[in-house]
Amino acid sequence: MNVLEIENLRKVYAGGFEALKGIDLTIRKGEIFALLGPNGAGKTSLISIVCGIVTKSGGTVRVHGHDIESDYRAAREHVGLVPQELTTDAFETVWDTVRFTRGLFGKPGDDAYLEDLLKRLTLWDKRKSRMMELSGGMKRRVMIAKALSHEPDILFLDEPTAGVDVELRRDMWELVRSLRSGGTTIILTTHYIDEAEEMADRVGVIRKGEIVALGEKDELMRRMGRKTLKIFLETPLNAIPPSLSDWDVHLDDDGSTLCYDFDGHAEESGIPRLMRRLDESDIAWKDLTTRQSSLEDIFVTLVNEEKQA
Ligand SMILES: Nc1ncnc2c1ncn2[C@@H]1O[C@H](COP(=O)(O)OP(=O)(O)OP(=O)(O)O)[C@@H](O)[C@H]1O
Repeated sequence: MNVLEIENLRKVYAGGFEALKGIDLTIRKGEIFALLGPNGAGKTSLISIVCGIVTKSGGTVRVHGHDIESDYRAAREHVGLVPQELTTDAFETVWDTVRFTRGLFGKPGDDAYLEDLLKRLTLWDKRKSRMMELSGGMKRRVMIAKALSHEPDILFLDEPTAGVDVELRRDMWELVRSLRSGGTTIILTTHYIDEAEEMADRVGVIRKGEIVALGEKDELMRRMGRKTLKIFLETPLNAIPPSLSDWDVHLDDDGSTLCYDFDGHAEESGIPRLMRRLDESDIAWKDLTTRQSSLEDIFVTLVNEEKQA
């Protein structure tokens, strides 16, 4: 089941800048979807439109079938947003902050729900603390509590771990997973590849306002990835011999490893011919490995294509 359907979404900011150029995207119930892209790619614009903070210039967006413009209230009820910046009142308590936010959505008070929410986010003990007394990690959790205060089933996290230390990142990842096991669909934006690799079921790569890659994370890595064959040589080489000039090879580890990058899906990898040529050239080797390229390699390739475009 799709909880979010985006068709041909466009955004042109005042001044004429085209931030989104016809985005098509559907999000399935219960998945963790990572929208990955470099700075300025359009990630925040996209989620801000879905959450009703920025108006679109064209296309349609439906949340659980409700159009975000003609059926705004129904659509908005389903989504919670954790923005990039922390926005809370320093003097207010955790409890009041979260309770007040729920009220903003016109929801009747439900202290039992909020108690459960704060317990899930391990904030219950801090409910009487004022925001300024909390650590950075706790403040972030309060932002999540605010976003979930009106009981949405879709949670948007805009760069959830930007500028956060390693331990806190791990905590955040774990928290997001636990929210998902509780039934919440999660859409997060990130420019950290490892974050997408670690968390996402599906990944969309956005570049200059366009989705340039989309798919199951594992499938995307298989489909787009290249492979590298590493051949560990008996004797290091100073340079690539002319006899190997037909292959895309380079030397690593001070000449002791010969690396061959190839398309893992091509009909012919070129490996058997390369191995024969090594034999004919009297280049002895002791071991070899192949490595599937990571999401990082794919991302770097896509971003480099952008620079060349
Ligand atoms: N209010 C605005 N007016 C004009 N241009 C804007 C406005 N908001 C964003 N932009 C531009 O739209 C583009 C996309 O911005 P957006 O914030 O959506 O990117 P992003 O992928 O979220 O980047 P980041 O990771 O840096 O937050 C950028 O070039 C940005 O400068």
